[in-house]
Amino acid sequence: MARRIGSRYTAHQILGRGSAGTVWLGEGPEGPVAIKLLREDLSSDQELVGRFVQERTALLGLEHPHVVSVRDLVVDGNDLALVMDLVRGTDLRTRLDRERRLAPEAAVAIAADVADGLAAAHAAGVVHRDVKPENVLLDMQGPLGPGGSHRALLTDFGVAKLIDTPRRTRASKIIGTPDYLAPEIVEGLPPRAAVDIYALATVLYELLAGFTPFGGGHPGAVLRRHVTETVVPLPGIPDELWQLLVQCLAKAPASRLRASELAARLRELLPLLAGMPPLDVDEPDTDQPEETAEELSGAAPAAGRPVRRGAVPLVPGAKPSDSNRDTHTSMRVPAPDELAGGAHGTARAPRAAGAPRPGSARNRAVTRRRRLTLAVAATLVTAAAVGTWLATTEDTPPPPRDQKNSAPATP
Ligand SMILES: Nc1ncnc2c1ncn2[C@@H]1O[C@H](COP(=O)(O)OP(=O)(O)OP(=O)(O)O)[C@@H](O)[C@H]1O
Repeated sequence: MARRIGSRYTAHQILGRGSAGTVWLGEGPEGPVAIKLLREDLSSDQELVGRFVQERTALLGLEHPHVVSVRDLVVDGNDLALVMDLVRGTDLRTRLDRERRLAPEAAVAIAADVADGLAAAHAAGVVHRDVKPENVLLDMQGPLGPGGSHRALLTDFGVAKLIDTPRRTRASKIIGTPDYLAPEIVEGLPPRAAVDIYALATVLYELLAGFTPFGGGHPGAVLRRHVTETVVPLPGIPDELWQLLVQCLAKAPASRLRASELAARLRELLPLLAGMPPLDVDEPDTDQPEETAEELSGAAPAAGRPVRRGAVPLVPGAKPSDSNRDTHTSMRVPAPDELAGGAHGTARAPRAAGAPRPGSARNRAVTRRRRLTLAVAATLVTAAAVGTWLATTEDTPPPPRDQKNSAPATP
């Protein structure tokens, strides 16, 4: 059923749902558009309203073939809507869920497109801060690129920030998606362009492997791995590509490539990767029951339900039917001692397909130590996630310790 959005747009048909609203195929004065409509029951949520406005602001004047442009922001009664370029296709998460992992040529072509989009955003002074497969759209109506890949466009600048925003203090809260968070964010440093490079390298690793390098288990454990662990090589990956990934997953932001350089280096690799099949990598041993959020919170995971590991809902009380894919989190920056994971890594080590699983019998002392660390992280994360769902407080001094988890969010 058609629905008017403001005086200029009509929404015709639902394209998809996110945790904060619905994206419609619509029509405007200049032709077809995508209209992202904030859920009515959330229109009084200042944080989410702020995200919509932020997305419009961040993208003002940014036109690029690899960025989804925002055309308009409509406020009409209870309706708040972002009008965007329509991308006829799907998002990268959906493709990855379907194919599990991509051929290196297609993965690298997609990553190069996103790097180009990031280069434009960074040149405009904007850091995206939430690069992940959900926020990459694939244009399936345009011509095919290398490896049969569709043009990729970066979207959802809802938590983007101006790079040069003055900051008086270190960040006291984290916003983003645990699997893709750069170590400097976990350590409380202000997000610069290099955080997007780290996130994009994580996405590329995921496209190649089928899983992220530091994901798995409770969000607190994921954050700690970003800071303390090194990425484990993927069997069969060409060395040139691996070196590029390692450089962009460097713990030190200054060691990572800039977006334009990354795009160029990725494109240089395409001929080398032409025709190469997806890597033959088995999902690493995920037998880490002591690390799951469900166990730490005492709740059993629903049988058969695929859980995006490390995910917590963005919108308090969001039902799975709203979106089972929301993966943002917001929590207090852990203190350095809370991040110390000990000498025993928990990063999931990929194995060549068919290789025997590493010994799953664990040293009990190590397990006990990890349980303790994770219990601390779980307490912090649960308390923080309940109190603050969408907060960035780079510009405000951290509140006293006993108020941190209930501090109002600052846009
Ligand atoms: N510009 C667009 N053109 C076409 N489809 C779009 C566009 N933007 C979003 N979509 C589709 O709408 C769906 C919902 O998008 P939305 O950005 O609201 O949610 P999300 O990013 O999946 O989740 P969240 O908002 O919780 O992070 C996505 O599956 C996406 O494929």
